[in-house]
Amino acid sequence: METQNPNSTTRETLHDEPRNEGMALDMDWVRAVQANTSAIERRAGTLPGRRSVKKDYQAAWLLKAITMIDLTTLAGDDTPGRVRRLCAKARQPVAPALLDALGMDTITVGAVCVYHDMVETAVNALQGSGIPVAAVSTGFPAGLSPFHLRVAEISESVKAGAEEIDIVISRRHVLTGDWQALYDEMRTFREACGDAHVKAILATGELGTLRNVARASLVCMMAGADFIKTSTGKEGVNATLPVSLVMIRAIRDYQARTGYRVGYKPAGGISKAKDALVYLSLIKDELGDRWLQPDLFRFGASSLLGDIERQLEHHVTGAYSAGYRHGLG
Ligand SMILES: O=C[C@H](O)COP(=O)(O)O
Repeated sequence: METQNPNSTTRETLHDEPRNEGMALDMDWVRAVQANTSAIERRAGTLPGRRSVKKDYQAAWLLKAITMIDLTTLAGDDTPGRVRRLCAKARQPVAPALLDALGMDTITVGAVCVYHDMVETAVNALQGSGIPVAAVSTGFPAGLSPFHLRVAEISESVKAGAEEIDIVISRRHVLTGDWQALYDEMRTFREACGDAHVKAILATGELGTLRNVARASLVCMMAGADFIKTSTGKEGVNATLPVSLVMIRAIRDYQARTGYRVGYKPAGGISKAKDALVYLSLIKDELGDRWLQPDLFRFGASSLLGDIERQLEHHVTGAYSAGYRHGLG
């Protein structure tokens, strides 16, 4: 029997119609978007040392982080065997004895993220677990294949069982300021996804400026992205705190203006448990607890889970207290 998917999204952020229905794409709104670079750098600089996620609750927060990982393998040498092992890990990300010591019964990751070729393998391996498969798409990572093929790739992945599609945007639309083209592209991708959730990968390391990041975030949200995601993991610079702050504030502003909640996925180079805690504390501060759920926040990461497991073992063997059970509400 299929179990209820604990990570399933409510689809409250998805809309069949463009969110600016009845209006032309509001260029003034897009152009008005600024990013105060020095303020963002200053604020981002204060984050790593902050303690808003308190030490006593770190294990609970790390367990929570696991539920929001898109456990990822995106390598040219991926094989069905590797993907099946990854899916086994997704079903049981923490050893039962360790989980028991932490006072938890079951836990799974947010999703498994693979290339199209591995979607079917992952869907089969995850059957009955309720864990969705996310497929990277649209010519990932560069997004430079012919447009009709990028759109067709989405449909193929949905047909193969992917419930989430991570598309890459055309960076050139941002770099040339062609916001209408970016909007149209995103709308087409959104439509091709059908009922699947769509995450828009901005590839922020290739967008030049934080202002471009803010504007691209806004345009993708207006065109129906369920999530905005920083990076493919393949750019020279992937998820960073300044970029995250810009994107998170764009999400916050967008919700204030429209009422729509859009999710956030930092991805690429997040491999340490302590970095995950910084991201969670940033989300809590800037967007509030509602965003600390798998339907509105994910880490895109291939090796973060390993470090979290090590830290949890350390907590249990070194400093376990019943307090770790708290803070998961
Ligand atoms: O979307 C996920 C990223 O590709 C993962 O990047 P990573 O291997 O640096 O964790």
